[in-house]
Amino acid sequence: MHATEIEADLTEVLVTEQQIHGKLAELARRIEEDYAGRDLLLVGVLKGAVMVMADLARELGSHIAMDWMAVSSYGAGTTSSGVVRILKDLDTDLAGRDVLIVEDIIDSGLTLSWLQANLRSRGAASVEICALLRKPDAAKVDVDVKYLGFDIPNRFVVGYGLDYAERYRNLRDVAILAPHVYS
Ligand SMILES: O=P(O)(O)OC[C@H]1O[C@H](OP(=O)(O)OP(=O)(O)O)[C@H](O)[C@@H]1O
Ligand code: HPA
Ligand SMILES: [Mg+2]
Repeated sequence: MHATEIEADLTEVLVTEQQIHGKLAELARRIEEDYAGRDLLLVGVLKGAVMVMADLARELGSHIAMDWMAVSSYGAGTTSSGVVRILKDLDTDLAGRDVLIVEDIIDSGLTLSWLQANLRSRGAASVEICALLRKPDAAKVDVDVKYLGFDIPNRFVVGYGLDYAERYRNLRDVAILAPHVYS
């Protein structure tokens, strides 16, 4: 079984697929209410946010548009370099738009604080953040997250979009990666 091959590299499941889907349904109800009658643009941050975006968007019963940005600050390691690079920019003009950035995780906060400021500078009407996970003990900068899934301990996690060296994104749960895999 492929699942077993991945599971051998994990120490502990932190958030199950079921918990994730339950939480995204809750957040979707709040988002529908908060943005009722508005023209919401979801901006997914490649590649980590692909699973959150796909599941959150399908929970929403209202019209939305989706666009994608690719930024990277981690490379192949387990700590942020602090330097955010745009690898792929949006196709959408943000002037006057209500934007919700969709992310998998707030770790140091460097990616999202940079991204929120960058998108605000493009003349959006609003730029809010939805993130599935946050590590409060890893924060280097404060990020004002409007829709948050779960606070988790300061451990390197994988799954549900989150990778280590591009692997484990396809794991359905969020789990702690066993240190023997990367040390
Ligand atoms: O709060 P921070 O410390 O900035 O970390 C969070 C960011 O790091 C990861 O992306 P990464 O740059 O690894 O790219 P990826 O999404 O393609 O995996 C993650 O998906 C977030 O975007
Ligand atoms: O804990 C993490 N795991 C995978 N990617 C990440 N990017 C920031 N933090 C993490
Ligand atoms: Mg990553």
